[in-house]
Amino acid sequence: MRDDGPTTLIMNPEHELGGHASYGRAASSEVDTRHGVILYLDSVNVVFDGFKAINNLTLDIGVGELRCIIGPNGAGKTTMMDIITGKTRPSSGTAFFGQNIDLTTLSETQIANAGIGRKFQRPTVFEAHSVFENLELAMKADKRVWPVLGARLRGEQADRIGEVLETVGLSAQFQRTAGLLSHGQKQWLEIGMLLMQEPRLLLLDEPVAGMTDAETERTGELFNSLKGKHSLMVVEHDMDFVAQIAQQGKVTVLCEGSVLAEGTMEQVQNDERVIEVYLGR
Ligand SMILES: Nc1ncnc2c1ncn2[C@@H]1O[C@H](COP(=O)(O)OP(=O)(O)OP(=O)(O)O)[C@@H](O)[C@H]1O
Repeated sequence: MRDDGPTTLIMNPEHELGGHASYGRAASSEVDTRHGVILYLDSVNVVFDGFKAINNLTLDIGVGELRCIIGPNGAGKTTMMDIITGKTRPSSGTAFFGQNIDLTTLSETQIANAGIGRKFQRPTVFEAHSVFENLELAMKADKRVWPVLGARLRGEQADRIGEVLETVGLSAQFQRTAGLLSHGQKQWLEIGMLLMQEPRLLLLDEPVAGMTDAETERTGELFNSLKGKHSLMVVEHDMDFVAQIAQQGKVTVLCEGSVLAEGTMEQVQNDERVIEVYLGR
């Protein structure tokens, strides 16, 4: 199957997206968020061998929002991310990126190219390469980047790597071999690799699992700095971390494949149904 998706390179180095140089992003693939929503899931169902893993799930995420998703094991959190990234197809229902991109019709690569980045729980960096090289490789893997376009763009690319190193707090480690980084640093590097591709929406699955307390707190600061510039969906079981990043934003509680509750952290923590199925007394 062809994989050239909705993305068509346009030869215009001045083309801008979200205020940053976009390295030739295709106008035709741009997600339309004029209604202020980056992701719409509507009445989504996923059935595995007769078992309803996702049950009439309806959810939307605003542009620049950081949405935390919590819920018991088996609630359907990973399956929901699989639908958004095209790994799993819904049995029914719709999944839209902005108003115009129907995710259910695209391949995983096309969805990544459209601007959805996903971070799985375990870090997957190129261990034998330096931190800088990992970011460079992530940029080269991005089909939207022109492969060879002369010194000006290479300069822009180096600047972009510098910016991302700063954002993820790894500037001092840029020459370090990735395999020698701590677990938390590897996670930040992988987030940096996703950021190189300028995602509009980032999906993060249990990002602080296995981190030290200090690394967890630093990750919270990182996520707080990313909201607004990107939209983020964070699945996490660590409630202190969720409180740190949710602040006054929305937390969605999934249970048995549906939204059980949605509201601020305080609201969901005091919701009897959420206490019953997940948080406990
Ligand atoms: N490929 C599959 N085939 C059959 N059942 C599946 C498949 N993938 C997931 N499931 C089932 O769907 C339900 C939802 O699983 P999912 O992994 O999405 O939950 P989760 O909320 O991410 O759980 P956790 O917090 O443990 O990661 C579970 O009951 C799981 O066993």
